[in-house]
Amino acid sequence: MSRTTTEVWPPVPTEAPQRHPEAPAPGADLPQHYAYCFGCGDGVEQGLHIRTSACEGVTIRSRFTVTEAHQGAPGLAHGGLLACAFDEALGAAVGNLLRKPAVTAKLETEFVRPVPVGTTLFIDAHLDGVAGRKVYVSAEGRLDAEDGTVAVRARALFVQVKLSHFLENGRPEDLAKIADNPELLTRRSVELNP
Ligand SMILES: CCCCCCCC/C=C\CCCCCCCC(=O)SCCNC(=O)CCNC(=O)[C@H](O)C(C)(C)COP(=O)(O)OP(=O)(O)OC[C@H]1O[C@@H](n2cnc3c(N)ncnc32)[C@H](O)[C@@H]1OP(=O)(O)O
Repeated sequence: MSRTTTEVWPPVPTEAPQRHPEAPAPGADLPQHYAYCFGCGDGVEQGLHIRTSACEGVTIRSRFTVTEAHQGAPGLAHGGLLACAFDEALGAAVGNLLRKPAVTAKLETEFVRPVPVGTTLFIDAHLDGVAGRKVYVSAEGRLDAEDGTVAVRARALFVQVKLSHFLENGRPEDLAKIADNPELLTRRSVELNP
């Protein structure tokens, strides 16, 4: 059986993604987009606490440290949580580099190596192409170093949406909390992953 990465990607003709003029500068740490996001929020105790910084061009780098709360098999990361980490990293690339709201429409993951508890995954996410509202993006996660062994690959289709997508579909009480405390959406990361 062939691996997904051998298929043509992006699957439709695309234009080259253009880094937004106000995208964070290369090297800048990116803000957590929402304090209660399971992927990046510091308001979720057992969340993934992913930290991300901008790179050159249309790439970002995220770091995710696997804790005991993230196990599937004993001592190993749960695949679904690894997929979550990649959803977060891919979404951060789209949101921060294009500066337009977008949601995941499709997410593929390829688990190449087991990821033990205590590992830090270095995830590089790259915008691959844009076709109208559709944004194609892919990522690789390496074990414990920028040039470590590739353990997970992922690729996704994000679809750009209007802000009304969140206002019309979000739970009113959560939207009310943000109205009361807008900082919930833009808290800056102040420390690296534990
Ligand atoms: C001023 C702002 C600045 C912003 C800066 C912010 C920085 C923030 C940084 C970082 C944040 C990001 C971090 C977050 C990470 C986590 C992200 C998530 O987990 S998102 C939650 C999970 N995903 C959902 O809940 C979506 C649920 N699905 C939907 O709502 C709809 O299906 C949606 C919006 C995806 C599409 O619906 P439609 O009605 O708008 O549009 P239609 O026409 O259906 O699709 C548009 C195109 O996409 C294709 N498409 C849609 N789904 C597809 C699929 N599964 N496979 C293939 N193609 C698909 C369609 O065929 C169509 O293509 P054709 O334009 O006709 O060529």
